[in-house]
Amino acid sequence: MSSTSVSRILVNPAGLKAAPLTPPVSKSDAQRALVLGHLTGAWPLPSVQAEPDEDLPADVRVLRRGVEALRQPPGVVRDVDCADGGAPFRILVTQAAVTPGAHVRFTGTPRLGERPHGPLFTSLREALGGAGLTLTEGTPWPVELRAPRDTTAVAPVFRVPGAQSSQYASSLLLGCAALYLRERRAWSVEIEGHLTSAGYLDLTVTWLKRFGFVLQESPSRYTVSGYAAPPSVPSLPGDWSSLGYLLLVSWKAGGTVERADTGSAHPDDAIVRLIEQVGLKAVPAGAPHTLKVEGRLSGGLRASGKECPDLLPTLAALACVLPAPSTLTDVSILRVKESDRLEGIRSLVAAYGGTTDLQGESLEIRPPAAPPARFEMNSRGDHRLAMTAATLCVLSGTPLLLTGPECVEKSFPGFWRQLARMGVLISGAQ
Ligand SMILES: O=C(O)C1=C[C@@H](OP(=O)(O)O)[C@@H](O)[C@H](O)C1
Ligand SMILES: C=C(OP(=O)(O)O)C(=O)O
Repeated sequence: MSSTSVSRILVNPAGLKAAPLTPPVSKSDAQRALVLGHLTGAWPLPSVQAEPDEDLPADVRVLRRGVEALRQPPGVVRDVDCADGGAPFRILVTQAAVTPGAHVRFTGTPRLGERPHGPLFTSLREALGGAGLTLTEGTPWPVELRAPRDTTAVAPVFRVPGAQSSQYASSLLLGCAALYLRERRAWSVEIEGHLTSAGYLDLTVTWLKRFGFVLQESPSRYTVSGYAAPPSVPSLPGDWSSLGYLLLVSWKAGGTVERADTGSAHPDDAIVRLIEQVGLKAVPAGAPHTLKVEGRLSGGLRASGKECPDLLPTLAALACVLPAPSTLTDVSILRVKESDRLEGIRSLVAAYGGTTDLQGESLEIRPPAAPPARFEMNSRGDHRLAMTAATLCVLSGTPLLLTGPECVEKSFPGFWRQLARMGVLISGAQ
């Protein structure tokens, strides 16, 4: 199907067959690698160039375009459209702030504009304002930034709260790498309070080390203090967030999933451990990095939004077909993603005939006694809600009428093609 021309589709899982499924490159890994490639002279980054164009997540393109803009000679105003990319926008803001003399005007979707960014802006102003950084916000766009030419006179530390998003700290730490290379002085990020989605900051640290940076780490302070070019530029893994959907649907169809590198350090590889709670096990399927999922569903599951926020919608789909209730905890972070995903999950469960009970940070999901004949869902422009609804459709064998399927482009442009490979029929609907 043409993902841009159809805004409503019917997803029919009646003809499932076993097939090898493949996720796209991990957008979180690719974004970090692109920035570090830019800083260390590996540009264009071979591992991103090697990805098939039609499979490259939109957020990776956004980040790459942003870096290209920052690589232009100073003097021009650089316009950077971040579309719906939270991590790309937040990462690029700091990179702009540490690009000497850069003048950048950021724009994005209305939804990206209303997501929280204030703590990152405050941190940048506090650290670099004394050197001449200015950062102004429109309503909400454009966000306009003028970077200082010389930062050597300011204290080399960014301070940022850990609640709300780990992307602030990741972005600042990538900024520390840029500043270290320019000034050859150690730069730190200090995190105030508990850090949410901590695995993503760990992923940033892992990528810094892969690119040859030396770090000192304590739970609340990360310092970039050295650099030595590595022998080779690392390659990019498949995306564990996307593997979450593929492992579940491949279990249903009896197929396999490729590009599943359990050593990749992405927080969403937690899916392998989490499905074991409900009787499923991902096992090697012969070829390298290829898995199949075996087992029978039993019980209910429990997962936390502090550890793997992007898996919670996927797990909510699984919860709908389990024989017992499940509980998602630390769920309020879901409200500040590409849509209010907490409400999105509740609507999906209700559309499928199940019920939810939200108590503070805890969401209980109770599956329906019997599945409906078919169910309807609006993606709300959120890639994870679209793919979650499709996962539930396949897991339950229940046809889905989905409004807004094209948003999968953000992280997994080939998602509908992968489902078609395993016999799922996807057709335009009125
Ligand atoms: O750093 C990253 O690449 C990401 C961090 C997480 O966000 P938060 O830290 O805002 O939870 C995650 O939800 C997002 O999809 C990607
Ligand atoms: C939250 C996500 O991404 P971002 O914050 O980068 O927009 C996501 O992909 O689920």
